[in-house]
Amino acid sequence: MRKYAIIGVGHVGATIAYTLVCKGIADELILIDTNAGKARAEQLDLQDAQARLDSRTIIKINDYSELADTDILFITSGNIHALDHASGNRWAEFEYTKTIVQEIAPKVKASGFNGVAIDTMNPCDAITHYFQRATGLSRAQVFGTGTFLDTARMQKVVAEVFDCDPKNVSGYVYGEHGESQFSAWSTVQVNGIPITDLVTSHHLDLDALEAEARHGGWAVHSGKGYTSFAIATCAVKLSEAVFANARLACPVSAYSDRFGTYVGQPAIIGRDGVESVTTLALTADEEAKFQNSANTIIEKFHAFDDVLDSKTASAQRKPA
Ligand SMILES: NC(=O)c1ccc[n+]([C@@H]2O[C@H](COP(=O)([O-])OP(=O)(O)OC[C@H]3O[C@@H](n4cnc5c(N)ncnc54)[C@H](O)[C@@H]3O)[C@@H](O)[C@H]2O)c1
Repeated sequence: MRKYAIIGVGHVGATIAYTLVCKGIADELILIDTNAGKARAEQLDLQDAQARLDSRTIIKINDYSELADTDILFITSGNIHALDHASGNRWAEFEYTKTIVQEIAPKVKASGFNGVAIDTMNPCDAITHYFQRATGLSRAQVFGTGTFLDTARMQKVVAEVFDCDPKNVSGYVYGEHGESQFSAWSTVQVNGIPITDLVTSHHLDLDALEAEARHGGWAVHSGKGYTSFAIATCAVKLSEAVFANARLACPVSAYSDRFGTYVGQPAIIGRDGVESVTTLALTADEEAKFQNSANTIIEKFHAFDDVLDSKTASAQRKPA
């Protein structure tokens, strides 16, 4: 039995729910939202689809006790309107999302949940870290979508230049799911060829491509007021990697012993969540950007002192 739960069925959570049901990969799905009417409406809408699908998903709502034997939990609550005038600053939502973690983490803990939790809530790296600490779940069990989505955006903009499928572009965006992220071009290949070997022949402006990938979320947000399809696809793919024990190599927001924070980096995703993080040989410039991005997360996180107890705060002020 494959049992999923989603806390927060707004644009992202509802799209994840729809994707799970249409793909027929959830035998049971629990939808939780403080807006009970919204949770009920999404339940009804998804139930109405069942007669036309080849699979069956049992859908329940607003019962934290159901998390006790849930395999995968998506954390997708939030207040997307907080980003309406945020000019690229995902930290503008932290004021709301940290409070949500304070509300939901004790309930998740009390439920006995012991599966894998995948966070999309922004600011993604800080919220993933905060949720992991607040629930006491292991760092392997809790990870964020992080730069998995930013990497997909990088693959898209590069693929457009080369007129190929984005899946023909490999490599990683590292760092914060936010403005300090960067495309690690030394890891990127197009049709198996290092992109750095193609700069001259194809007149590539790597800085411009990186900026376009970084701005991708805001390009969508400015048009429809939220983003949903790509993030839901990323989140569901990660959950499938867990169920299949795929040991999928992909960038997620995973805990870094080196930096003392969750941060976007390549990892291996399997049955228990993050099996390991992968250390690639980056250039000196990329290493500096990675350090800078991790520092950015830590510094901004610490600006909200109320989310840290004093012991954790002092330990975290000295990143390894
Ligand atoms: N990491 C990424 O790449 C990425 C991409 C898109 C969105 N996001 C983030 O995902 C989150 C969700 O985005 P959205 O567009 O669906 O937001 P939304 O505002 O449409 O929906 C949020 C939902 O959470 C519910 N909610 C609020 N507090 C809750 C609580 N305490 N318990 C349960 N439910 C609660 C709300 O009622 C609402 O239905 C946001 O933080 C957003 O910034 C991240």
